[in-house]
Amino acid sequence: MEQPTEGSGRILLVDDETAILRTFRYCLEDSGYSVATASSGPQAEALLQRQVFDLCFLDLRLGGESGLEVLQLLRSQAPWMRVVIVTALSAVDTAVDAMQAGAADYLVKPCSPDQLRLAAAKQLEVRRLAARLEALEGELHRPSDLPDSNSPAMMTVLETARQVADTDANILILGESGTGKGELARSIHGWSRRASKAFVTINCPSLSAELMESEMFGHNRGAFTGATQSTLGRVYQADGGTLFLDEIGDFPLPLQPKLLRFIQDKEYERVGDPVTRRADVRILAATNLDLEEMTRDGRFREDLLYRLNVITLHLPPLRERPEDVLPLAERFLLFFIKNYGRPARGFSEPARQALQNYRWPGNIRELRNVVERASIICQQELIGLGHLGLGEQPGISAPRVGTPLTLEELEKAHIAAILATSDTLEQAARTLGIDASTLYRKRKQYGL
Ligand SMILES: Nc1ncnc2c1ncn2[C@@H]1O[C@H](COP(=O)(O)OP(=O)(O)OP(=O)(O)O)[C@@H](O)[C@H]1O
Repeated sequence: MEQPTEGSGRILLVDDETAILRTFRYCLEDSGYSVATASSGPQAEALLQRQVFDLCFLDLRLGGESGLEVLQLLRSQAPWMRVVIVTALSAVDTAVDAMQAGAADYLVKPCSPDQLRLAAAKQLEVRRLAARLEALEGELHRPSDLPDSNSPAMMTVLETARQVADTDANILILGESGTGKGELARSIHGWSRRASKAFVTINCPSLSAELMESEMFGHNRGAFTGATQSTLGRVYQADGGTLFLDEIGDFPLPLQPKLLRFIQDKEYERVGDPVTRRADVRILAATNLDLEEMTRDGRFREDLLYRLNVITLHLPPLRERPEDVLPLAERFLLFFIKNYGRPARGFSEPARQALQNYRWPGNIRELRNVVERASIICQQELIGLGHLGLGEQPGISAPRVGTPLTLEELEKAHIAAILATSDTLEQAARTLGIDASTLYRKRKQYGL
């Protein structure tokens, strides 16, 4: 098993015997870990509100306190923290109860320094792997890395992106919905020297100002109604890596000063906690909205915009990079063949023509969905025009008003029809009489 780097773990010791606290502390500090001690549940709670720990060694016999209750408290305050129960041989049964209540392991007293160090190394490794797993989860289900493009407009963007990837400059990625802004942000992270650290995304339209603040910066238990557990926040998770603010145009206005300060000084506070923390985070942001216009209308802070757009990359819509349509379609097809094991192996000539001539208002996302659907329904080697469903007149197959349908089904069909006949998402939003971010949400909700 790979050992965690010495000194990389923050450990909390909870025991009412000072001699044990002292011995454990010396032994663990000697191995390079940073250690804090508490002799009661309330002391442990106070420490947890000020510091982040990866691992806790907890003695279940804490004077008059119930060790299991202290365990519950630790679990709710710091759910990410591994807890190892320290117990006498005569009380191993209670340690087993504690493991059922969420403890990760137990250690029988008296134990040797090597046993203590081994228990710490094992749990810290699990904690490190959990963080790594979270970062890798974002990598799953993706066809593969960004391909080189054959479109001159796109080649220029990719070249600039590669050049600036290894600086710490903040980058603003602009482009219509589905043009691959999120993919490009991931690639920039992958090309940078932060690649081995986390790439963390925050989806701005999905959260209210209050939730966004705690999601981004973390909060302490009890910081607001319903905050039953502490969270570390995305900024903490992204430390050393990259934070991608998707749909930054929807970032809540009241929270923009806090984001601005974080970008300028790399400092922030968790909600309900006055301690100022630091995080070394590179910011990438993306939007399909016109931020300059929004600053003129007072809907976006100008000073924040100038911090975010140190470098601006404009991703062209797919209809302006026709050279890429067929290569992308073929890549997607290969990916879905592997995933679904269906018979289709290529596109018929009419299907290729149709792919090439379509305007792709939903850009690469729409192309991916069309190829996915076609690869599933096609029962032969070549995908035909009919499998793509691009030529359909939405009005013909769309459900009619007055037939027994839910409002949701009608709304979905109507939005799909308008999207299919609009050049851009913004145009579709105008036709539907809703703003682009609402359409963005609805499109994701209905899987359009
Ligand atoms: N170059 C590419 N190669 C393969 N797949 C891509 C590429 N670019 C984008 N995609 C795929 O297209 C879809 C849309 O990409 P992405 O989410 O990055 O777009 P976006 O511009 O961020 O969209 P939105 O503004 O709606 O969030 C995703 O499924 C993504 O995997």
